[in-house]
Order: sequence, then C-alpha cells, then structure tokens
Amino acid sequence: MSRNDAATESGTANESEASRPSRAAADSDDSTVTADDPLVEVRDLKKYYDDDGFLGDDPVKAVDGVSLDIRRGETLGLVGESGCGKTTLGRTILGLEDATGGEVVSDGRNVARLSGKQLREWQRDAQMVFQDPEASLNDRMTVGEIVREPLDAHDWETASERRRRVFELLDLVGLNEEHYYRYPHQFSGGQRQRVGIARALALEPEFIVLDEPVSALDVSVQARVINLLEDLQEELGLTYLFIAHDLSVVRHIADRVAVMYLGDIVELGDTETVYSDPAHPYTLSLLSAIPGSHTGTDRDRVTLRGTPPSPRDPPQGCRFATRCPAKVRPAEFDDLSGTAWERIDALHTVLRERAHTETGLTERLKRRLGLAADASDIDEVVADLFERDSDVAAADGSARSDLLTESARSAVEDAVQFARRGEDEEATAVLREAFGSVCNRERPERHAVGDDGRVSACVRHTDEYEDPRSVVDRRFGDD
Ligand SMILES: Nc1ncnc2c1ncn2[C@@H]1O[C@H](COP(=O)(O)OP(=O)(O)OP(=O)(O)O)[C@@H](O)[C@H]1O
Repeated sequence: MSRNDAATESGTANESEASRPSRAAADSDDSTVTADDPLVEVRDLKKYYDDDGFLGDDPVKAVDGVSLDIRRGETLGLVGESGCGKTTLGRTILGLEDATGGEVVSDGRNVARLSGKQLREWQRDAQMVFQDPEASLNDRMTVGEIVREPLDAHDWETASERRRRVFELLDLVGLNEEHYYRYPHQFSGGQRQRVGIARALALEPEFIVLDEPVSALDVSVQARVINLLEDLQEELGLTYLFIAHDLSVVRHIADRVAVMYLGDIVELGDTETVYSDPAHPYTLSLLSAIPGSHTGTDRDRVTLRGTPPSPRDPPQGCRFATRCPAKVRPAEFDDLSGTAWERIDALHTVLRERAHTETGLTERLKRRLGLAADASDIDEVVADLFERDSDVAAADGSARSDLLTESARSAVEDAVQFARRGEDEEATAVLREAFGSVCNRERPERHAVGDDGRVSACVRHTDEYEDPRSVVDRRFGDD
C-alpha cells in the first residue's frame, strides 16, 4: 500500500501496545492470510428501488449485477460519477439494504440473506464510516456516548469495560479522555470524522466501508485522516472498501480500484495499472478529468459528455454506449466526423429521454449540450444540432450543415418524421437501427486485460475489434 508522507497529526493512532484490540495481534501473526484471500465475495449483486416510482415506472437499478472480491487486508477503491450506485453497493454489501438479487459471501455465509443473530454478527464484523461527520453524529449525545452506542447495542462486556474501551478507542484515533464528555459541535470536521472512525472500530470489525470519508474535510485535514486510516489498517489488519469521487485520493490510498458506471463495475484492477494505463473507455474518460494527470495516451482531448442516463432506464447493451468515445460504429458511417457522431448521439439521447418523460425538451437539450438556442420543438433541435452555424461549429472548423453525409441525413430525417408526430420511441428505434452497433445490442462481458488480473467490460477487448485506447487516440486526434 502506498503511504502518505504528510506529517502525522500529534496523537494520531497512538501506538500504545496495551490499548490495541486483540484482533490486530491475532491477524498479524496469521501466516495463512495471503494478499489474494477474499474476505468478501460479491456475486451478481442487485439492488433495485421501486418505492419512489411514478406513473408505474421501472425501478431504479442502483446496483445491477456487480461481481467483485474484496481481499483480506486490502483497500479496494470504488470510483464513479455521482449516482452510479457506489453508496448503495457499500450499504448492500453490509446488509444495510436488502439485496434484490445476488450474493455477498464472507466466511462461507451469504450475508445478503442473513437475518437475526447472524446478521447482527456480520454487522459487527463489517462497519461503515460516513461522508459527512456533521450529519452522521447525533449532536445531543456526548462523544463518549456516540462511540459507546454500538457496544451498548451489542451488549458488549460490562458497563465499566465499555467505558474503558471508549477511552481506548479515543486514544487510538488521536483524541483523548477529556473528549469523552464533549459534544460533536465542539469539534472540528477532522475531529468529528475521528469520532466516526472510533465508533466504527468499537466492535473490532474486520471490514469497513468508508463512504467518502474525507470529502467533506479541508485538504490539509484530509491528509491526516487518510494517514490515520492507513495506520489503523496496518495496526488492526483492517480491510477497506473506500468509496470516493476524488480520484486522486483513491490513487493514493487504494491497492486496487473498481470503476463503477450506472450500477455495474466496468473495470477492476491494481490501482497504479488502471491509473497509468486505463483499459475501459469510461475509465479513460473519467481519468482525463484529472488536471495534469497522464495515462500514456493523448487523453487531454477525451471529454466525458453529458450526464449518465437514468438508472431507472439504462441503455440496452453497453450502458456506457451513449457517451462512449470508442463506441463501435457501423462501417457504412465510417466517414462521419467525431462531431457528427456527437450530434447524432445527442439527438438520440434527447429523443430517448423525451420518450420517457414529459419534462421540457428545451431544458434537457440546453443542459446536455450547453446550447443557447431556444429549442422549443424537434425542428429547432435538429436545426441546432445539424444545420445552424454556431460558435460550436466555428470552434471545430466545420459548418453545421456539412456535418452529415447523405445516408446519415436520410436516417436522421426518418427519425425526425416520427418525432414530429410525437412518436419518440419509434424515432429512437430508427436511430438505433441506423447508427447502432454491437455496443447497443449486447451487454459486454468482462475481459482479462494484461497479466495482472485486471478485467474490463468492453467488447473492444476481443480480437474482432480495434483496442479502445487506439480508437480514442485516433478519433480524438482526427477531430
Ligand atoms: N432509498 C432510495 N430510494 C430510491 N432511489 C435511491 C435510494 N438510494 C439511492 N437511490 C438511487 O440509486 C442511484 C444510486 O445512488 P447512490 O447514492 O448509491 O449513488 P452514488 O454513486 O453513491 O452517488 P453519490 O456519489 O452522489 O453519493 C441514484 O439514482 C439514487 O437516486
């Protein structure tokens, strides 16, 4: 694991041997534990929410078929855009949400199906630290009571033992005895997160889901809390699932990283390999958002367009296909420029969304494309995308009206005929038929990439297709 060189805050992870819980010593001497030993095996895990559906809508597929192993003693980073299902995955693994399908196996138990005493045992072994230390701590309880609460709930030892254990925990996270009687609002953000960590450690868990544990903290405080988490992991033999949207923090702390998109994992592998040589087009696009980072490809020109589709209605085939810079294109449209494809994809997305909602088309288009035009109906949309010369067109050197080839224009017009009559489903079907490919038809399997166990779910990892990296370099180089 990488280590942070930043100065450790005084008192952080106090080294007193006597104060350490017993699991640490037991685990550090256990020669049977290997780096690849899975502590948690997640298989085809699903969590759908259908309680807030309206108009009989489909459920929100927050987690939709996730499979991964979390190895004993590792930090597995989990990254992806807001709303892709990271928190739901963490909560479902812990049994805080009922799984809709699939398995979470640990020590031979399917924890997704546990109840009663066995579920309580798992929830003692597996804890969660939340993003916002402000919101997650009860302001009416003293810090001592907050940290002691899980011990009380699990009837842990005697009252005086619990008290002693709380002092020990405060010490462990760099707080001290007098903090026992204070209230959360008397603490800084970093201190409050230490309280949250002490509470999570109270029952000597093996596994902790850290859900954006430093996102709400100042950068300088973040480094100290990260240091603390790393020290605690080493001392106590902990396994972490570290959820974050800050890719730099994950690069620093995680041994391996799982990249999540719209309810599923698209790439999983050793952190350094994934960051320096991303295999999946989504990872490539996501990493290109980090200023000044280098992945060995000409990534500066890769942009992640728009926002992800709704998890209530994910695209057929590959979920990333609607935004993918390396999407397989039908051979007959090989001569279309990247800008033309971007506009066709945009029209497709707008029509698809319009087919599923009554919400204003104008707003949607503006939000997705940042266009200034007042697009009040489909003809306005088409004019903005394909006909009017605009600042966007001038910037890429192409007149809007020259964007489409004759056959592409004919397919777009066929679709628009349907859209004019309000038949948006038919319109999207026409576009999918004309411009779609294997990416729109098949959900890609995971493929091994390289020789260090990395997997990536993209059809372009098969021999039949050009590798995603070279496609992205070529397409972004051309435009
Ligand atoms: N209790 C719930 N009921 C209905 N939908 C939910 C519920 N919890 C989450 N969702 C939806 O599930 C999807 C995934 O949400 P989740 O919070 O897991 O994503 P996330 O990747 O953790 O996002 P963020 O980074 O913003 O925290 C979102 O569309 C969200 O609106």
